Amino acid sequence: MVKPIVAPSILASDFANLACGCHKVINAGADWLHIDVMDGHFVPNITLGQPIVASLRKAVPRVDDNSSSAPKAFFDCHMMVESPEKWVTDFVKCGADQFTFHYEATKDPLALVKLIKSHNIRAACAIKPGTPVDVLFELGPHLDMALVMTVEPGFGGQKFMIDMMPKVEALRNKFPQLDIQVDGGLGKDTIPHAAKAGANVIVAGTSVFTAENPSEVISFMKAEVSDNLQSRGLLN
Ligand SMILES: O=C(CO)[C@H](O)[C@H](O)COP(=O)(O)O
Repeated sequence: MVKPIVAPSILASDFANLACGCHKVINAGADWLHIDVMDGHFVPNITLGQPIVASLRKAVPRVDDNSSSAPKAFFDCHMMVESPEKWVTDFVKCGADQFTFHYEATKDPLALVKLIKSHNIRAACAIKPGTPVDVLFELGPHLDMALVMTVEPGFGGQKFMIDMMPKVEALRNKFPQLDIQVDGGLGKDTIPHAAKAGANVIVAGTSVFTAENPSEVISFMKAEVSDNLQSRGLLN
């Protein structure tokens, strides 16, 4: 069953106080942490890699880890890298719960989905704004999530591209039970468009990490998604 999920992008956090910032947004109601991995090749920016994810995993345990009382979260790793197949094993080891690769970065998306799932984590595929949505139609039944980028990948704090919404709508109509994520420029002002189109997994960096009251922003976004899923008969 699809449900509303808010995934703050740690790209907008203060990296010197990463664990603290993550605990704050989890306590404010975030379900996932969205971890933007950029290699300076697939996108024109470099962010973070396995050592940071492994350290963060110690401070933020898995949701099913009952040995710790620390705030827990699902690690949603968005791999904006060339040759994503090279990094699956390393990211599984450092604590990824989901590995999202870019359709544009691999020659064999289905083989990559199978490789990711063979490690018992979730597999997702992202498309850049210039990539047509139909490339995901064949792959859809094999995916745990599809990500429609609503900015050109590479940097946080960009303007939401409303013209990506028909892609979201097409995916929701074709795959009613698939997690559909949107990423880039999401906040209280843009969430109505994404929710109306049928997105249920909302990545929000700037709008959550810089909010005075992150809990209010997260609740607002979840309510918008929830209302739309309900109107589609997808939420019980
Ligand atoms: O993938 C990304 C950039 O490539 C970021 O996750 C995205 O831009 C979110 O940041 P913001 O909410 O600040 O726009």
